Amino acid sequence: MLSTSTSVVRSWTRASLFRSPRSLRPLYRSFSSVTENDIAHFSKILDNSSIISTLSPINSSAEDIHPFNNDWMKKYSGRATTVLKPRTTQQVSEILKWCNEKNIPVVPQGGNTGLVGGSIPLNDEVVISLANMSQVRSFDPVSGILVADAGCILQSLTDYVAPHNHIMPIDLGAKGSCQIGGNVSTNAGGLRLLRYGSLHGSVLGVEVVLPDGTILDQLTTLRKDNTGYDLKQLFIGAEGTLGIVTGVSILTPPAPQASNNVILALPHFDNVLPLYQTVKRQLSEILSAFEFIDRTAYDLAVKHGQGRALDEQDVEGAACFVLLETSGGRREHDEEKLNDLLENLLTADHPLINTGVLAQNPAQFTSLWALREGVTEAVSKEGKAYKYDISIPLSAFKDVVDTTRNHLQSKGLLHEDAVKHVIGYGHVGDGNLHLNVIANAYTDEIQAALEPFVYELVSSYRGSISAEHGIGSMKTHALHYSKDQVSLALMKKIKEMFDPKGIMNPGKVIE
Ligand SMILES: O=C(O)CC[C@@H](O)C(=O)O
Ligand SMILES: [Zn+2]
Repeated sequence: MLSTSTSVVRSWTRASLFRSPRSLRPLYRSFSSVTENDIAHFSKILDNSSIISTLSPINSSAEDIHPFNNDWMKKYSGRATTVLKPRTTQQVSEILKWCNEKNIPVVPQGGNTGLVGGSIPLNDEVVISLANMSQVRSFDPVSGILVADAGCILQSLTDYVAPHNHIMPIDLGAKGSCQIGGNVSTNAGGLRLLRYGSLHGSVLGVEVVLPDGTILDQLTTLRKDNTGYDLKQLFIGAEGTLGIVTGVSILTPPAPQASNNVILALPHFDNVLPLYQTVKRQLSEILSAFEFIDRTAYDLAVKHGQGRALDEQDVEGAACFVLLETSGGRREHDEEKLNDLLENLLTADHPLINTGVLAQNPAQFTSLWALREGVTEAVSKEGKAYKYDISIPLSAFKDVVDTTRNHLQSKGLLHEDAVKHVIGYGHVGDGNLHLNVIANAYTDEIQAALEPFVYELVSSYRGSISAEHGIGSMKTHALHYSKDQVSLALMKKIKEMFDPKGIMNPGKVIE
């Protein structure tokens, strides 16, 4: 057993963890930084190719560690010296056991595609990357139940189940990099939620390593299991603050036999809601997505090469667009319904839409989706994004975007050198708006103008400050806008019970 006397014990005051002044509480935890002694121990658990560390004897370069300390938006950055990439659940268990004993905080990391800083260290925590755990454990083509390691990339799982005529119940723009364990840990929403519901419904089981190294095996493949507390639900959306999800059992739906999509151009935002009602009524069971992008979001997607631009006459006079998708069992049936809908919409006395562009082939289908899915990438090419991922009543979508824009204008911040655009897009069918404020640079002035302003606005609608992206380090200080004191106190008790030393992803989700 190695002596702990060489551990560098450092106090992490709350001030070092949280940027918000409200968090400056006298509480603190003592955490240890990783030392060469710890590396020597990790070398007994993992082969050296699974350890990246700037410490001796590994001596990785700053370049090697950089991708684990930074997010893709270049908004969050950490100072981790060490990244561990276990291959088995047992190895995760041994690592956590050691870290817990030595008070070394850890940050679980999947594909690092998050938007709220949840997978980036705040200080020099050890990063535990799940990337080397990427095996499918089993798939039952009859039930459609897939059991996979947490580090499996979402797209590779989609490809795995496709020949069996199944699809994953979740689809995200980040599917090429995000991992199923990260999807589950952040309770990611995405583009299929309208049809298949949230991961709280489709995840059947999880395998989790608890902070002290105990392996919690809840990896069942049962559709029905009504045996008391449903513990797995606690880890769905816990963002690695209660343990590390190492395996996931998930129900994959049968692949639709026919999918179609269409982009509708609307003259006013006010038409979106009546349109949604009409579409639901006419398409009923075959409606699988109803996504919204405002005009500026569309223009940015086109400007930055996401999908193919619509023809000029289809865009003229459009205030916003709706992308709707159908998925069903018989192509002729679905196409007939969709064509009837379009005809009714275009020939109505007071048409809700200007035009509709229907994909005619798979390439066009993909291109229409790219216009919507590509907004996030377009935004990141356009500037630095302040992202608010909120649930509010559908009727308030436009109001929230306009009010935020007007507020920034009144602060003198709406110009090319500060905030360039305020845009809204998102999942109308789920009541989830993505309010993105695109600036030239991240500045304290813009930050102060936006927060708590946006959170208060959301709260005034009794909305949620995080519909699907999670809390991460971005919104810990704002959790009270969406959770009452009783709920917060219970969450803290749960955290304390699972992770009494607070080593699991400190500074994320709850303070
Ligand atoms: O970048 C965003 O704000 C949203 C990302 C994602 O949730 C989406 O719906 O495209
Ligand atoms: Zn989204």
